[in-house]
Amino acid sequence: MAAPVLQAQGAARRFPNGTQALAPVTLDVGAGEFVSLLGPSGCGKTTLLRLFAGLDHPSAGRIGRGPEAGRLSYVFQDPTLMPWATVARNVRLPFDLRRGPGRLGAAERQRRVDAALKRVGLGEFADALPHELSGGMRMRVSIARALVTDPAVLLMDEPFGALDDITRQRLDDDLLAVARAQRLTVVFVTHSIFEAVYLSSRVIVMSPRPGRVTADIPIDAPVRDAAFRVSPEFARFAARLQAELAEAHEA
Ligand SMILES: Nc1ncnc2c1ncn2[C@@H]1O[C@H](COP(=O)(O)OP(=O)(O)OP(=O)(O)O)[C@@H](O)[C@H]1O
Repeated sequence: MAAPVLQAQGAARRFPNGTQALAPVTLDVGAGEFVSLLGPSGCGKTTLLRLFAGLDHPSAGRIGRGPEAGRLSYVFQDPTLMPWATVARNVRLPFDLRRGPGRLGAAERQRRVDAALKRVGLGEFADALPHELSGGMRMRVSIARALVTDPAVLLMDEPFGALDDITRQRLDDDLLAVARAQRLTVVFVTHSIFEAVYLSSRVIVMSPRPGRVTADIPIDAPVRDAAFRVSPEFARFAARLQAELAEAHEA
């Protein structure tokens, strides 16, 4: 088997105030997987994602990253856009922050911004300001900003939690299409059993804080579409995750 893209080897996190957010977690994420971290509020999902991203460091154990993880983008829970800047300018931000050799020319940057906006369905909104957009559109801008640097790995922290179901489902579909087209490796944090089943090739169930991995469940379903959402197969996966979550809660 190919080396994992991301690896947690007994990685734990205790914060300086004494909070043990994450118990030792051991987990490999392979290339092209769509892995969801599912667990109750406060169980350390964000903490684990930040460890994978290198935004934080484990207090015990280690985090491993394959070469693909050199091209990694992180999508936060809130879109975190600059309110005074146009959509295009917000999406261009990663380029503006990147100085020195290897910096792309202006024309190439523009081409990539346009392509990223088109990919998330916002080709017509390059000149709009964030306050002129709906919540779902703002989240699309945030995703375009993550895609503009052509990542191999996308880490997403409950990106659609604040959206209504219809918008959320549409974004789920668009995310799956992008992930497939660009062969992304995705780690996705969610509270939602249904979202986890719909999106994932594998779901990691976590216990309440301090978070541990209590189940690792492959979602073997080749087609993800509206029919899948209402299929008996979908219901079976959801029931399985529900039972695992309940068990993790009691353990
Ligand atoms: N910097 C910090 N210092 C101290 N405690 C922290 C810090 N960051 C997070 N925590 C605590 O660690 C625990 C895990 O937090 P984390 O954000 O990883 O949970 P989560 O599973 O992502 O929760 P949610 O689903 O609600 O976003 C929580 O109890 C939180 O209060």
